[in-house]
Amino acid sequence: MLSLEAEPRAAEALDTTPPVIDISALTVEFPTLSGRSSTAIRELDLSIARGEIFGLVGESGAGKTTLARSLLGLPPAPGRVAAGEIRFEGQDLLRIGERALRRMRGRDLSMIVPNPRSELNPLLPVGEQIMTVARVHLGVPRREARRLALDMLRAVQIPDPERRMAALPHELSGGMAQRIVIAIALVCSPRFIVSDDATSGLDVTVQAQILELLQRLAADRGSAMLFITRDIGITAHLCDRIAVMLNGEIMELAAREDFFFRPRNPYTITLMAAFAHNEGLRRLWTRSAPPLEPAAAGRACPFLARCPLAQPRCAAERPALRELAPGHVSRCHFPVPR
Ligand SMILES: Nc1ncnc2c1ncn2[C@@H]1O[C@H](COP(=O)(O)OP(=O)(O)OP(=O)(O)O)[C@@H](O)[C@H]1O
Repeated sequence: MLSLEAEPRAAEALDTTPPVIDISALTVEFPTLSGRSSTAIRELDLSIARGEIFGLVGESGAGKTTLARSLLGLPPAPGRVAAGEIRFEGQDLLRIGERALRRMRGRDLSMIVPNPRSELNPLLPVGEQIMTVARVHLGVPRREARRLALDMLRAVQIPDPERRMAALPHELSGGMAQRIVIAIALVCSPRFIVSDDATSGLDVTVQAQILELLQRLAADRGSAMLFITRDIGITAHLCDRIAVMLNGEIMELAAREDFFFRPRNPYTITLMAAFAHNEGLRRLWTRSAPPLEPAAAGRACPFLARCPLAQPRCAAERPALRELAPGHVSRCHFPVPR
């Protein structure tokens, strides 16, 4: 059930300085055997302010992971950024070169992924793994790296951190291992964090603890966060603004209250109905959308095949994102009345 229990963070609490991350017209493509490329992210615009947690919701295949990885300059192979800009504090990450980007990853930009087991080195104590990141990226001596690692273990609420420094990943529960992954991602206090489905697979209580932790850490450090998830319910608790994405395109984007109380796009509404009321609908939602024929995909609305309100115009003309109220945009020819 959706709820907006968490206290909304006051708009004025968000910084009004230029965005930390500013993505414009980003297009990411994958080559196909036919020789034509398929578009996983299409002309996407998005900016995130300092201290803001931005939620990006999308079903399987929407392009979430492709976007997350592209933002760190690592689109999944053989994908490639075909067009657009990704500005981090004004610098275009797509044009600064691999060496500069490598220095920034882990230090200024960081990513939290699910499946901690596959992220962590199974043979190295977790404390060493956090320390290595601090030493490599911050250039601090071993003693300072150890202090930072211990501070980080305390911040992610690992009990008995001194002893846990020496633990190997398999000696920790899934929730603990995920906290270690977060500790690694945050030890250098990055100014931009991408969390890609970071809590999926954890049980609900652990998930809630980790979300609370992420929220607190982002607030304490003033980081901007892109929180990517399939679960729209999570964003209601955590995020300042939310966008819903389909087939590599943003369908609707709004501040949290507008998004949940005044959604205007039929896709967003279908998605909320599915999560709120009905297990059958929910299953339908978590299924991938049937792909459109390439010819139709170029000109039709991405939600055409499933939209209960579709009209002939939706097949003939791809809707553009339109601003319906300040800060509230939707991609639909026939926005649902407020
Ligand atoms: N390595 C790849 N090669 C070819 N196509 C890919 C590759 N990775 C992703 N794609 C395509 O890009 C599109 C977006 O996929 P992506 O994995 O980013 O979606 P997602 O929203 O993260 O899905 P999920 O929630 O299932 O992880 C899909 O159409 C997918 O088929």
